[in-house]
Amino acid sequence: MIPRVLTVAGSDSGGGAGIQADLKTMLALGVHGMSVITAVTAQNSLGVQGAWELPVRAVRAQYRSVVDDIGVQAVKTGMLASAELVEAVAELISGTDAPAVVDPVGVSKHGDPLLAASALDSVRTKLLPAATVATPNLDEVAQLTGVRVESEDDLRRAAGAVLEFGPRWVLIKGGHLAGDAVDLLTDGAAEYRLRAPRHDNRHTHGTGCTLASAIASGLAKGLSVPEAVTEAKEYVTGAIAGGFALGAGIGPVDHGWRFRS
Ligand SMILES: Nc1ncnc2c1ncn2[C@@H]1O[C@H](COP(=O)(O)OP(=O)(O)O)[C@@H](O)[C@H]1O
Ligand SMILES: Cc1ncc(COP(=O)(O)O)c(N)n1
Repeated sequence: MIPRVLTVAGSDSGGGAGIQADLKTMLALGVHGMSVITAVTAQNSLGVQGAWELPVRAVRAQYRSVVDDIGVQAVKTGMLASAELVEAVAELISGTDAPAVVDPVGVSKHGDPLLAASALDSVRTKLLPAATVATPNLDEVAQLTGVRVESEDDLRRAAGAVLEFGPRWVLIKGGHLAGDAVDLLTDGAAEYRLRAPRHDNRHTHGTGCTLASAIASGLAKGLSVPEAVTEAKEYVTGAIAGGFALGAGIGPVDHGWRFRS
């Protein structure tokens, strides 16, 4: 049977990030994508013009509909907006027998908040402990742990600080540093540095969502965490290389790059 992957995230009306990026990634990687929508954003290449959360009961109902009938081989979480939603989703994924990739989305590429400041503590104490792999970017690492990463040498310290909250693995994304795009994956024992050439392309809307969904897709296919992250890094690097202009601001990565000749 085709592996089934569930994203629990916000909708990006512009189609580059959020639920839309997740489902496109899942299609490109050959799994069946399903969605629990936590919030609806009015969003485009220029920023986020509005955001509306769904009631906790609507999120729970979507989750139960999918998991109880169809079943999931992996779950990915993205924008969760509020402390109430973070806590409900943490409880739901903790009770599901499938690996969970937690992308602790804090702000959009334009600096618009996608998570209430009052939800940070619930991310630390409820959501991160439920993660098989957590995938913070450098801003999220700073917000969650206080560790500021200024060079590749700081990645290990940042990873250690996130692991203290209890995820099995952490992938610190060094995409916002200068030079090669280097990410560090560790469970506190094994350590992998994933390095890719930096593409000088401003059209990077959706990178984090795409990477986390690609990891979840690999896990659903039965890959180990290091294998799934290695394959996901290759997919997101190709998608960033193919990122294209759309609207007047930051365009999306190309989820379909492997389909183009
Ligand atoms: N310009 C770039 N060229 C190549 N890889 C990049 C570039 N920018 C980000 N990445 C990679 O994209 C992935 C997502 O990272 P990042 O953009 O930091 O996440 P987020 O979208 O959460 O801010 C990481 O693997 C990172 O190393
Ligand atoms: C609904 C939604 N979710 C997540 C992001 C973050 O996007 P990115 O993948 O660029 O970090 C976003 N801009 N909108």
